[in-house]
Amino acid sequence: MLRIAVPNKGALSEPAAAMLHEAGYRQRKDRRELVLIDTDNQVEFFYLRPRDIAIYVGSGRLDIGITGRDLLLDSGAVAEEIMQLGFAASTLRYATRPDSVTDVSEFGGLTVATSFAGVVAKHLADNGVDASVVHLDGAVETAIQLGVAEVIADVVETGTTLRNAGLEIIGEPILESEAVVIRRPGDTSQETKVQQFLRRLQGVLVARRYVMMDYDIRAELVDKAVALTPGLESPTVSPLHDRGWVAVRSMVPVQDAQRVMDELYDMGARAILTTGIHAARL
Ligand SMILES: Nc1ncnc2c1ncn2[C@@H]1O[C@H](COP(=O)(O)OP(=O)(O)OP(=O)(O)O)[C@@H](O)[C@H]1O
Ligand SMILES: O=P(O)(O)OC[C@H]1O[C@H](OP(=O)(O)OP(=O)(O)O)[C@H](O)[C@@H]1O
Ligand SMILES: [Mg+2]
Repeated sequence: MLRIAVPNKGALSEPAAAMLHEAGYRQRKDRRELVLIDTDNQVEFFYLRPRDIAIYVGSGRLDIGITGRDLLLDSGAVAEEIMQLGFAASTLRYATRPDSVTDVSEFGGLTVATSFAGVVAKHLADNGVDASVVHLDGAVETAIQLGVAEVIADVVETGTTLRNAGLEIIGEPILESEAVVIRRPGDTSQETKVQQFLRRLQGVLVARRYVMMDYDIRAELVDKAVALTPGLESPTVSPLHDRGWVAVRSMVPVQDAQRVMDELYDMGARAILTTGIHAARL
């Protein structure tokens, strides 16, 4: 049985469960369920606080986990990223009131409030800045208004929360985060099962990012057309009954599909169809 940690709340929880569901795993129906056994797939899911996941995986109690890169780094746990999942993308950034400090180098003697005290303390030290760090659990933006700190370091996605709090981003991102799968370095105890799990998630990413495109084109134009739709490895080209024409089948990134269809049409391709991919193993 593969033991997997899954976020039980917050920004990671729903997209993680959706991805696991798409990968063919059973998921809990009730948010209060703490553990779920998927016997068909020989997997046991533990629904844990996103912040605690790296601790469980790092200590070897669970085989792998889904968490945020920022949470993994902040935990100090001995675990490593083995796959990027693309969702919960955000940056950890410093922010303060307008007309205040404008760069990390000016933070000396100030207090920085954050939920990522480990990462921030290291970042300040790496920059040779002697500032205090105060740890808060959330709603960090309010710390400045209430006089707990002069600067905050918080997760930014759209920047709306900061703007609403009347704060401005300063300096470069402290780190860029997204949801990741983590594992204990050197742990090969469940290698086959872990690789199978990762292939399933990879399949979900492919199914979400690509469509299958089919079209017919005159044989003399096939090289030019295939340059537009190179696929992941090599497109399939089959002869048509009507000689002089071929059928091409290729994977195309979802966001390029409409443009590629227009360009193929202009080139003379016809019967251009795109279909969704439900699942994939590459
Ligand atoms: N608005 C957001 N957009 C994208 N990613 C986000 C956003 N807020 C948080 N995250 C990411 O989601 C992960 C978990 O953060 P989240 O705030 O959901 O957890 P938490 O603070 O531990 O839980 P909670 O806020 O429910 O107490 C982190 O990796 C973080 O970078
Ligand atoms: O840039 P934005 O799109 O506005 O998103 C960023 C906000 O989202 C998260 O808050 P969350 O809802 O997790 O609340 P928390 O501060 O209590 O963790 C994060 O802590 C920011 O406050
Ligand atoms: Mg939060």
